[in-house]
Amino acid sequence: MKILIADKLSDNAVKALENMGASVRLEPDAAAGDLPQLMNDAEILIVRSTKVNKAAMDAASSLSLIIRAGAGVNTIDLEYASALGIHVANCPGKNADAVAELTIGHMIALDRNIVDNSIDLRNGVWNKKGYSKARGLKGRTLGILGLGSIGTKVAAVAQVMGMNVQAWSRSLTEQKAKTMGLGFCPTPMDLARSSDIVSIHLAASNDTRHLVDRSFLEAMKESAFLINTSRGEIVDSAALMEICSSKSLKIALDVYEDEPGASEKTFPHTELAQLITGTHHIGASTQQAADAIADEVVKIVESYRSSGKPLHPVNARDKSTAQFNLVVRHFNKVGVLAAVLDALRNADINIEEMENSIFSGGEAAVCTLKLDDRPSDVILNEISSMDNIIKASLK
Ligand SMILES: NC(=O)C1=CN([C@@H]2O[C@H](COP(=O)(O)OP(=O)(O)OC[C@H]3O[C@@H](n4cnc5c(N)ncnc54)[C@H](O)[C@@H]3O)[C@@H](O)[C@H]2O)C=CC1
Ligand SMILES: O=C(O)C(=O)COP(=O)(O)O
Repeated sequence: MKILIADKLSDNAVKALENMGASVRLEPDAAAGDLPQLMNDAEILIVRSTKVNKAAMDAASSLSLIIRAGAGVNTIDLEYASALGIHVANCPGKNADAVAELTIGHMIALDRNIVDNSIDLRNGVWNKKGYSKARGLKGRTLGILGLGSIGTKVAAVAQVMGMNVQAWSRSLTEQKAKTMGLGFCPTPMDLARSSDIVSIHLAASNDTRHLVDRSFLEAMKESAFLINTSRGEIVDSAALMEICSSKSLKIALDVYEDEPGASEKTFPHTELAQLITGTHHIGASTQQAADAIADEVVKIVESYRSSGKPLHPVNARDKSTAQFNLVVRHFNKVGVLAAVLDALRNADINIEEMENSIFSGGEAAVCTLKLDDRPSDVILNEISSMDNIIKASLK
């Protein structure tokens, strides 16, 4: 098993993978453009934010699994991976505590002007009077966009801090929000209008790109806070910069549209940086999160090695469209299933999924095949009467 790790992963995870017998190549400083040269005969690629595009996959004929050592998979061309039959898996929820911690940190930093306080001190300025004007977070309304692993954790901490927490999330219902002690916003715009602080925790996709657009920003309360630790693409940063000239929003960002890769050294959006409190996409960068992610990566590789299916697949089809389940009970002999497949091929019936389980003792087995068309009684009889078949039936 050959593994390429094209980002920083903990030494313990590397050791655990090597102990499994894998040959591991470490390229912690690789950029997206380096991947085609590095792939060689790697079967598994492990990345953090390094982009995995068509060129990388085209250069890797042995590649069968890409593991995102993190949560967001918008950096991987999922459509192309699916078209080439390459599994993509991630580590859901494993860095959520770290991102929630940074989000709460940004919220407090905005409220108390911690960054400006500190800059003034470094410049020899003492301004106790000027900085003694925080509103405080207790009793304020926090609106969370996206109640996944991170959004849920941010909500829980904010509730403990005495904030009123409300949320919009695509599958959130009023009832579910009530059970969680949260206010329910039927639309993102409702949330924009009624929140003192908006915190974004959505996955990036075509649906969520620029979900926080000019009209959302215009709808936000005067002097509201906006915090984005999810993905830069969710906020229209051009609209954000414009709105800052007419409205006194306070903004904290960890992620940016077109942000530099981890190995790059220049931040191009300096104009935006003047208007915000910013961190360098470090939401997941705590030792606790790195350890939890590394453990999960090892589990994903183990699951893939032992069953051929990775834990946490993100590009498997949700549900097979095949409507016909053919159940074949048979004796556990060489060539039995090959004959069944031949019969189905001759009838022009496609098999979409197939699973064979052996009974204790190893004498008999049952194979379930999901088919895209109904086999006729003639074919069922033909299969049932084959050597070493006990019975074939449709379920
Ligand atoms: N700053 C950082 O270092 C980190 C950033 N992230 C970002 O935060 C995002 C959220 O992370 P988790 O909460 O762990 O993920 P999650 O998968 O638990 O939650 C994702 C949320 O996005 C929503 N969502 C997904 N697709 C959507 C769509 N098409 N339309 C509307 N809503 C949609 C889901 O309903 C859910 O509320 C990640 O996708 C990632 O981009 C995650 C970890 C670290
Ligand atoms: O897990 C995620 O989605 C992240 O954004 C974390 O990014 P990173 O692995 O720290 O480059």
